[in-house]
Amino acid sequence: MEKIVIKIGGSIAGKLPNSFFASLARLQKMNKYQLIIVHGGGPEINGMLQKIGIQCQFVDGLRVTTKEVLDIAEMVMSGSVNKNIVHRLQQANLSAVGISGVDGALLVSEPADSSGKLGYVGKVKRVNKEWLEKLLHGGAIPVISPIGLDEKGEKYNINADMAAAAVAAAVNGKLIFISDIPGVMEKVEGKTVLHPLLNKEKIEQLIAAKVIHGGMIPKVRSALQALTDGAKETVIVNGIKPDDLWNYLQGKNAGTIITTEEVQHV
Ligand SMILES: Nc1ncnc2c1ncn2[C@@H]1O[C@H](COP(=O)(O)OP(=O)(O)O)[C@@H](O)[C@H]1O
Ligand SMILES: CC(=O)N[C@@H](CCC(=O)OP(=O)(O)O)C(=O)O
Repeated sequence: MEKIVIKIGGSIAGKLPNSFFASLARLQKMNKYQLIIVHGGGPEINGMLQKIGIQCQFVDGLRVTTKEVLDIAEMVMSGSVNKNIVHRLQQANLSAVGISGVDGALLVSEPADSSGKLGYVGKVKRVNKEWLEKLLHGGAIPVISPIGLDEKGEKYNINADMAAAAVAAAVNGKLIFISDIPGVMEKVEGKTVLHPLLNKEKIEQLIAAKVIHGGMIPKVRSALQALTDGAKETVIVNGIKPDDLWNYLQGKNAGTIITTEEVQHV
């Protein structure tokens, strides 16, 4: 069966319509795909930090993570965000199990940056694929919160796009980013247009021109990394329009496809 890693952004997690979960149920019923969900929770972490009066900064879309911020990130993502997604899946008659990268040492991690500037921000070194396979074999949809663990037992806050990319690469699956926008957009002559297909060269050009900024930077870079490391395809689609996900899997135009191939950009 083909594995599909669906990354649900925190931007959209609480706003997904029932029809989105119904389309996942439809996919599951086809007996063709094994679904794996990796989620974020950036806005939800921001909300909690604000509530308790902790300020934090971002560098290139990554949250500078002190020990205190790490505790909140874990509490929010492995707690309410994870369980809310599991709950929505269960309500759509899907069997789902919420875990984080800590459970079963699923996401073996290391510091994302050796300078220490980012604090407890990690990147995935290895995915415990065998353990993931066992969950899938049992018929459950794993719902993964992006907190990782290193070999010494230290926990890390991992950008959810990077975590999803590592999982998709490890299982050689398709990687679908569900976000709150139709894909990568650009304003051209006063009109906002969607880029249906982007390669590395064009992505770097759009980042340099600041057309791609903020949380979109780790998303597009993770998409490229996933392809280099073994993922089959990557696309960014809108979660508010569940047809996008369905159409994409039916081979129709939807969202922004990221490729490592040569493409002719207009
Ligand atoms: N060129 C772009 N096209 C679309 N969205 C962009 C672009 N550049 C930056 N963004 C921002 O990226 C956001 C999606 O990334 P992020 O906030 O990390 O979402 P998620 O929580 O879904 O991962 C959009 O809501 C938008 O504000
Ligand atoms: C290191 C780092 O930046 N971690 C992210 C993890 C959550 C995330 O990536 O959530 P979204 O998918 O909603 O953006 C953070 O703390 O916000």
